[in-house]
This record gives sequence, C-alpha cells and structure tokens, in this order.
Amino acid sequence: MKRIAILGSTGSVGTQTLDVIAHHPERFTVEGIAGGTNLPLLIEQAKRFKPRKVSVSTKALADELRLHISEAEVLYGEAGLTEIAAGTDADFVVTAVVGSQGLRPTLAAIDAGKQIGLANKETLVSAGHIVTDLARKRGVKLLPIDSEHSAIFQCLNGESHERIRKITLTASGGSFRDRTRDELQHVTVQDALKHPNWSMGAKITIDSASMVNKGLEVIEAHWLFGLPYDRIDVLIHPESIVHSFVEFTDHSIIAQMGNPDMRVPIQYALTYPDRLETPSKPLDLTETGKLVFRKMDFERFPCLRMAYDSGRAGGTMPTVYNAANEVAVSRFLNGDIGFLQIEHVIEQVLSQHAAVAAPDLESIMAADQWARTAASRM
Ligand SMILES: NC(=O)C1=CN([C@@H]2O[C@H](COP(=O)(O)OP(=O)(O)OC[C@H]3O[C@@H](n4cnc5c(N)ncnc54)[C@H](OP(=O)(O)O)[C@@H]3O)[C@@H](O)[C@H]2O)C=CC1
Ligand SMILES: CC(=O)[C@@H](O)[C@H](O)COP(=O)(O)O
Ligand SMILES: [Mn+2]
Repeated sequence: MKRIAILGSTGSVGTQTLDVIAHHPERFTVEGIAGGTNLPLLIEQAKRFKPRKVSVSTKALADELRLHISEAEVLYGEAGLTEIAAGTDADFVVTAVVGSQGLRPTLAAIDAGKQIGLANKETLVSAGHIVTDLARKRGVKLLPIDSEHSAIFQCLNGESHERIRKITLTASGGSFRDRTRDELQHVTVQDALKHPNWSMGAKITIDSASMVNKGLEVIEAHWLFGLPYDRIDVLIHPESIVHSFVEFTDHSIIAQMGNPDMRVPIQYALTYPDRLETPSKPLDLTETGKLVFRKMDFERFPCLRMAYDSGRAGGTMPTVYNAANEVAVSRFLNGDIGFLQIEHVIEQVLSQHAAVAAPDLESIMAADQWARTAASRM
C-alpha cells in the first residue's frame, strides 16, 4: 500500500489523482488532503477517502468543516498545508496547489523524506536549486506529473544522460494559437479559458495561451533533468498527442504518446516504475491520422523568450518571472488588465529587477514578494 497526501486535492490535478486512487483501492490509502476554499468538494473527498488530516485555507472554513467531518483532524492555512505535506503517515506527496505558495510545503515534505509527485511547477521555477539540492540530500525522488516532463522521464528510462542530444517539449499553442498578435488586443477571459485539448485550472489555462506555461516547463525541465537551456527545445504540436520527446546522440528520437489525459502521468508518478490499467481512452493512431509539428515563433510568443532569458540569467530571475506572471494572470482573470498586458507586466518587472545570484530561501521569498508588489502596481 502506498500512503498518499495531496496538496490541492480539490483542483484539476488533485481530483484526477483521487480518481486514479479510486481505481486502485488495493494499492493506495489517502492520509491527508488539503484544499483551498471548495468546502463541499473537500467534505465529499474526506467522507469518501477517509484521510486522517484535512486542511483548508482559512480558520473560518476549518470551523465549518469540523461541523461536517468528525473522523479527521481539521487544519488550516499555511501551517495546515505544511502539516499535510510533512506531518502525516504518507510516504508520497502529490503537490497540486497552484503557484509558488507550494514552495514551503514542498520543501517541508522533502525534508521529511516524502517522495514527491510534482505537478506544482511554479515551485521548481521559483527555487529550483534549493528544491533539487534538498531532494538530493534527503534521497527523495521528484517524480514529474506535468505531462511533458512525465513523457521525457519515460523516454529516458534506462538511458544514459550523456547520450541525450536534446529534449523537445511540445506545446499545443493554447486557446489563441491561430490568432495573430493584433487579434489578441481584445480577447476576453472567457476566450482565453477555452484550452483546445486539456481541461485544467484557470491559471495554467491562461499560461498555456500566453506560452508562459511552456516557459515555466522549460525551466522545470532544466532542474528535473539537469540539462542546459540550449538542449531544451519547444515546438508547437496542436494535437497534444506526442507529449514530448528525446533526441539521442545517434539521432534516434524516442517520444511518449497518448490521448491528452492527466490521469496517465499522475498514475505513472504514483506507481513508478510499475504501470497499471487506467480508464483513459486508448490512442488509435489511425483515428488521429496526422500529427503536426511547427517551429516555435518567439516574436509571436515573447513570454517563452523571456522564460529562456530568465532561466539562463538564473539566481532570482526565474523567481521574478514566475511571481510577476502569477500576479498578471490573476489581474487578467479579475478583468483588471488585458491579455497582452500579461507579457508587458512580466517584461517590465524583469527589467527592473536586480538579480541575486545563488539566492537562499529568504532571498527567494524576498524576490517573490518584491515582484508581486511591482506587478500589482504596473
Ligand atoms: N491541471 C493540469 O492538467 C495540470 C496542472 N499542472 C500544475 O499543477 C498545479 C495545479 O494545477 P490545477 O490542478 O490545474 O489547478 P487548480 O486551480 O485546478 O487547483 C488548484 C488547487 O490548489 C488549491 N489551493 C489554492 N490555494 C490554496 C491554499 N492557499 N491552500 C491550500 N490549497 C490551495 C485549490 O483549492 P480550492 O479549489 O479548494 O480553492 C485547488 O485544490 C499547477 O502548478 C499547474 O501548473 C501541471 C500539469 C497539468
Ligand atoms: C497537461 C499539461 O501538462 C499542461 O501543462 C499542458 O501541457 C498545457 O498545454 P500547453 O501548454 O501545451 O498548451
Ligand atoms: Mn504540461
């Protein structure tokens, strides 16, 4: 039995993780779940999966939750999230909260020696060296849940890292992939939230449309696979069938394919190195017919160029890229700024930042906070 704790159990990745667990009750128990504000769903999950600890974002919500569930200890806030990450009997923690608020709880889980199923990419972008160093020291595996990174991880199974020529992350192009920059002037939040292939939380769906998601994924890949940025490529693949691929020194390419369904990478992280049945639809390539791949256009998607630049600059630059984007996306979702202003905010905040090299956690937190304040004023 693998004992699981989930940070962000009420979200898109969180609910799909519980779906995977529900299909294999003989394999998994749920020790702890943490959600934000979706109380009805958290109550339903607590009753069904019977974790010993449950956490919500505020004290008021925790008080209300206690009226509905008596079997579990109810916690709240950052302390509650950290307790679900590090203070349960779980041996495996799925990090599926959104944003760099996942950083401290993830570090706590690693410090406590829990294996990590990593969905929360912002954590690795914000503090990649700190997270990977601690994982190395504690002997903790960071098992990728992000579909592209799971794909690369599967392609690399048994291969020597010295034989990798480059890896290529595929990008669907997001909700506006066929629109020109001029046409982006007046797009709405509703338009932006219509991802062509994946059903995901609001923040990552906007990130897909701006290509920030792929930027975050490039930096995530740098830390997960220890590759320099000039050996991490991105291309547009509108079908999201090839989830990513590796080219080796002999020019062989190994790709991982499947219908777009997050339950596959989630389950692989949970069962690695084993594989189990899933309820996902099998891929029939004769039905797919044609797969399209296009070169990335960095003029059309400047947020990807800024991610490469931030990653290469290192230090606190990726922290600031991520935090500025988090604020810009939240402002876009609230109707405060237009879609194209997301990239403007990121660019301006990056240009004003005096980077700190080899930052410790305190400097990372300070840079994150500085970027949030700057981005909210722009
Ligand atoms: N969705 C996907 O297919 C993929 C997602 N990812 C990554 O996974 C992460 C999660 O994405 P996704 O599932 O789409 O996001 P969602 O917005 O769907 O879910 C976010 C989760 O975080 C919870 N949460 C938010 N704030 C807090 C808080 N302060 N304390 C505790 N919990 C909190 C939410 O709770 P509540 O809803 O109750 O408020 C919810 O459970 C992101 O980093 C994303 O980039 C990566 C690859 C694919
Ligand atoms: C499912 C997943 O891993 C997402 O990160 C997905 O990749 C988003 O799609 P695009 O960023 O390619 O549009
Ligand atoms: Mn992805």
